[in-house]
Amino acid sequence: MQSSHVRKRMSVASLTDPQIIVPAVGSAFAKLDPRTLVKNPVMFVVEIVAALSTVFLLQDVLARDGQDLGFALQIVAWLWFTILFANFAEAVAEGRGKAQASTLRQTREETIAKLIVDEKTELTVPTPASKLGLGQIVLVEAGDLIPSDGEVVEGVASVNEAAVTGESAPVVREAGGDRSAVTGGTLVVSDWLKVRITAAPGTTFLDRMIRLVEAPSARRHPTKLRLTVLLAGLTLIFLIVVATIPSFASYAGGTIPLLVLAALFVALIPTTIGALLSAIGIAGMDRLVRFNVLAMSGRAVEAAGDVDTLLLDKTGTITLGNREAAEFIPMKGASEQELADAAQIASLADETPEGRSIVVLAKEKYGIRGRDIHELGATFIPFSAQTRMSGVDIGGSWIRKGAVDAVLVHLDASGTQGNRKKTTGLTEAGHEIDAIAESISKSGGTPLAVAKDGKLLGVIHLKDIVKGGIRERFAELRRMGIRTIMITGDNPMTAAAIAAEAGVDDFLAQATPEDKLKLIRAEQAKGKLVAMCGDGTNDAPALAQSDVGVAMNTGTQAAREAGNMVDLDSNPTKLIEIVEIGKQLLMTRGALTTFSIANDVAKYFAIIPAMFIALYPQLDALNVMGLATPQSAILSAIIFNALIIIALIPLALRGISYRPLGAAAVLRRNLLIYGLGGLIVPFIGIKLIDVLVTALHLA
Ligand SMILES: Nc1ncnc2c1ncn2[C@@H]1O[C@H](COP(=O)(O)OP(=O)(O)OP(=O)(O)O)[C@@H](O)[C@H]1O
Ligand SMILES: [K+]
Ligand SMILES: [Mg+2]
Repeated sequence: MQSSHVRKRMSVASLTDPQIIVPAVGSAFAKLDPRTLVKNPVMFVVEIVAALSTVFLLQDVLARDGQDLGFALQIVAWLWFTILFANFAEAVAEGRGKAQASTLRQTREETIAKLIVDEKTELTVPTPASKLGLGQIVLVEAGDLIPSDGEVVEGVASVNEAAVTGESAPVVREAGGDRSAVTGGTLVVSDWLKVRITAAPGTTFLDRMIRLVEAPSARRHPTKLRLTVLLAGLTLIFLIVVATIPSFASYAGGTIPLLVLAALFVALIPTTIGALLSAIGIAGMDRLVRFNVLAMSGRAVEAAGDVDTLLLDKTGTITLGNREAAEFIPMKGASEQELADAAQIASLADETPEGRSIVVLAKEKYGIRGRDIHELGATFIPFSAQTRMSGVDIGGSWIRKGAVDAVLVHLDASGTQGNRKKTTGLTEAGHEIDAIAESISKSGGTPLAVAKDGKLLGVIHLKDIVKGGIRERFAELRRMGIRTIMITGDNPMTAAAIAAEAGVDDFLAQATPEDKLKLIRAEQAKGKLVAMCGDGTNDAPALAQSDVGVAMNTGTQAAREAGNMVDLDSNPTKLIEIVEIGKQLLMTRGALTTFSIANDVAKYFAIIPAMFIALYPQLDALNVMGLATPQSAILSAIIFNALIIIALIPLALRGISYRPLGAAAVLRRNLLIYGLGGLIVPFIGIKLIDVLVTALHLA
């Protein structure tokens, strides 16, 4: 049952689904509220025109001078229909999200959490999830729903995250490292976790997800300035064009009713694209949701369509991320047992996956028992991405493990064996450890040097596996013109080996979080749009800085909050689909803009001659369409103008299928299909409506 809503995600919003259509009709009326409509300048202008026309009509009705108001009534009605159809398009686009939100809401039932009130005795008190405060620690056991978002502080458990991701295969969640974030509403299926609450009630991931799918238009950022300026400019130009018409008319000795001018104006401004713009954007975000990617803003989806550079972190993004200790390789003069023992003591309180795996390997292979860190009276030095080391101090004695160069520098600083920086160059021990590290790195493994009290003991070999099928996917990104760069805190040799295996274009090794940020800024300064995929807390600043920041759902809370997209499947190569959806959005918008403007040009030539025939009989030569009367010409044009919005809703929602053509080829193709189509379709459409309107004696 839990994954059912996700299957529903696969269905496409359709104009034949009454569950979407019926409520959409209602909200089309609700969206007439000028406070909402003002966000859409073109339609807002139409609303002003419609409102003024309604006032004129009412005045005429009150004057009761016996004139036939049937024509005026129809014009005013179609003006309002134009706005309603635009609102309807947006409401249909939002429709499926609304249905999804209500299913998600059912998932978010109130859970009773086991709040830990005493750390020592682990005494728990049943507490409603909505009463949990930031920083409180809860116990979650097999069969329990995780009450809120949080960070695992202790324990390892398998968690079914189907409620959020739709994937029912359980995933591992554990303290430390980059898989420590848990999501409220997901289910612990085995073992237990202690979770520190990181989200205030009402601000959890599920809450945000509900708000996101429910009201995407509220979150839609203004579309590209270029497009807004174009639409506003055209509206202004036609306002001037229409405003000058009365003077032409009076010059020829006639008058043109205000209502006709109003209809003409609305027929000429780019109402088609104005009406569908929002629906196109929402449909793009919605398409991402169907790919299990949550976009926090429409701007991010747009940017995705133009991405030039993709940065990925290595561990957990390109590789599986559960780097495990595979081997202890001692230096000359140290025993394997001695190395394993030191490595284990240094890792007893290391809650990262690497640290835990070292303790396990020492126990399994060398029979070294885990000791209690408290019994040893030791001070633990936790791992950080800056120091790239961790370790322990016991009395006057110390042990460090970490990136080889970091440990050597530490040894140098303590005036002992490493001596990489000493004028004499590398010592014998330095050479030996470099050789071991090199052989591990060349295989794509991560070497961790271990040193105790100023002496190098050896190297721990950490193994990590490149995610399957990633190579072909990066090749596809290259074909799309996107450069991939792997950035990692790991050493250059390991980085080179993994980069070659994964098939990325470039890599940056030994990168601190600041380096990642710098690289993004440098690319952006060159005018490039940068996407970044990451999962770690140390990726958070980079995720926030990038134009498209895709956080892996398996990642830390910090990463998930910093990015503007979250990939629920934690698959970095999904960027291909994200980019495709972005490009599709840009192309659909471009095509419908072309169509809309070409349409308006055609309407101009269709209506103007018909309108002026009475005043300038010589214009008859231009009246190629042979529309019945000036009145039927204007009525047909305004009806066509409204109906074309409805006719194009399916295309706006479905989008134009993306093909990896060059930008110039795409432009040529769009101009041909949508430009030419936009010129021809109104001639046929208006003529047909004119025939119908005349036959029915409507004008
Ligand atoms: N628990 C640990 N104790 C000591 N050293 C560690 C530990 N974990 C990682 N290291 C070392 O620190 C380096 C940097 O780690 P960091 O997490 O910044 O980058 P990474 O995980 O290698 O790469 P990425 O940025 O792709 O995740 C690692 O390459 C490794 O050499
Ligand atoms: K129009
Ligand atoms: Mg990392």
